[in-house]
Amino acid sequence: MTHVAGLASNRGRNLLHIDDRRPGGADLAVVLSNHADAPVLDAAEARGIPTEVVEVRDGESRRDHERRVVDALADYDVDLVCLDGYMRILSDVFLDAMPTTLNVHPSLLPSFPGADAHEQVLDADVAVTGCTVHVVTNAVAEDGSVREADIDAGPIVTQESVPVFADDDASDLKERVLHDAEFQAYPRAVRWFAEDAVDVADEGVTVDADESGDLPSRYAASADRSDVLRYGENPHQDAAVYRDDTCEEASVVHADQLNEGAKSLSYNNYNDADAALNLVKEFDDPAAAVIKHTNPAGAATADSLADAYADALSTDAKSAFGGVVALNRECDAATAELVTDSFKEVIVAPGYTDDALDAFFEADNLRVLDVGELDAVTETMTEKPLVGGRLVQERDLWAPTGEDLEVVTEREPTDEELETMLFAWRVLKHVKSNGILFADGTETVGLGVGQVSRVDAVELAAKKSERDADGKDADGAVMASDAFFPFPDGVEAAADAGIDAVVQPGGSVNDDDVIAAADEHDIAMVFTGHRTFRHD
Ligand SMILES: NCC(=O)N[C@@H]1O[C@H](COP(=O)([O-])[O-])[C@@H](O)[C@H]1O
Repeated sequence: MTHVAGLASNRGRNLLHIDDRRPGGADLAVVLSNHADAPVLDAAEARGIPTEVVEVRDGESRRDHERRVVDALADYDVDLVCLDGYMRILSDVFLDAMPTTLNVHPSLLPSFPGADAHEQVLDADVAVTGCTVHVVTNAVAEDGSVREADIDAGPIVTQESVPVFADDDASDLKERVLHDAEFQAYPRAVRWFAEDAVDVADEGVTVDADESGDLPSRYAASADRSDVLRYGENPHQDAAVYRDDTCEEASVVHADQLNEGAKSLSYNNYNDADAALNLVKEFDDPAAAVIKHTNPAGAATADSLADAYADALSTDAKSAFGGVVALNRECDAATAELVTDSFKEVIVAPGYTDDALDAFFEADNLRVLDVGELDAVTETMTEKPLVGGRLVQERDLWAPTGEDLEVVTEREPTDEELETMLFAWRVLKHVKSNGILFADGTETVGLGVGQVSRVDAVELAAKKSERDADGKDADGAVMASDAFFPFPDGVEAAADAGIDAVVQPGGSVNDDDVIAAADEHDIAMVFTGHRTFRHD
């Protein structure tokens, strides 16, 4: 356990934050101030943290004062000293007697050392500032005079940046730097010391496990607001869309909205259009998807884009009402005519013929997005913000080829069924779990999305195939499941619906029973060995 002595002249909010976070298990052994009325003392006492006050006496030299500070701390078990707005330049007397002493300075050193850092930042008109946690080194000459060049000049442990906005004043900067930079950097530095991950030498500070890469030990993100949205998921929520201009992949965030007079995209439009575009990027053949609430109402590939759209729509035209359409080819007039036949909110495609645009511009409230060429997928990571942090993972870019499919039943799938399985899996990747998809040829027949029970998802897909699909049904179709069947009931329900073949990851302790159920119904089943959950 690392025990910290915190020294502050005023509020000591970083020290209190470190006490809240206990980085690496570190705790505050004592808080010391050079001012008897410093608010940090009351705050520390209220938390049961011992306090000490060592005010500077009239005429007292810097080194004599420090000797008394060292004495006041002598009875505490201290491994690390953290300064927080401790407005005293320290000399060798303090620093040689104490363990490593850290300071947090409100600028990106070596720029803007000393007092009034925020004013210096504003005077210099820089666009980024931040904080620096550094090791404190002696800035006092033998004769007691301060060596200005040595103030805030010790080895840097870590830094954190924040933007400077045009209308900022010094107090805006102080608050932003404190909350967004210091509250991140200071606990990090203390944690590194608590975990014995830091090596402090004259040449500088080295930190173990301070790694770069796809999952770096420090996560930094930057984005520019590209639009303030009318509202968020619901009208009482404010919202904006931020743009990552380093992204090279076709995206709805960077898309051109071609009918400029039309309403701009809403939060939900962006979310659904992103889901729709990601789905059609799966396919080389002409592909169409209709998305509602980020789930496909239907998807298909075909020899022509118009056929693909018609096949996607006929899966569940009722649910597709007011949906978002994505295409993976330049949209032609035949496809545009079909799309404008029923109300859709957004169409996303890598370009449009003039005739197609003429048709779309006449449609009420349809937003037309041109995402440009659908080149390679370059964004390999994806993330989900959580309250208090974020989850980061590799994007699910895996899809099976024929060789990945392991036949586990007595009946082998036909070539047509195998082709359907490969199609179905690529659509299923974009379905919320528990996800079940019925497909025939290269078109969806029915989907069971976002169910908390897998067998319910099967029953929903069966019901949708029977009730909502137009000109197709589950009879003789293929079922794809995004995770293994824990029990045979899902396969039983699929057999009742008329399913002839199943693709699923496999891997359940009950696989033998599930395979036996498939054999009993002469269903051909294959395992992919991979799962394709999508939970949000
Ligand atoms: N050179 C050290 C320095 O400038 N530290 C700054 O003082 C603040 C605490 O002061 P406060 O307790 O008065 O808010 C800290 O947040 C840090 O930015």
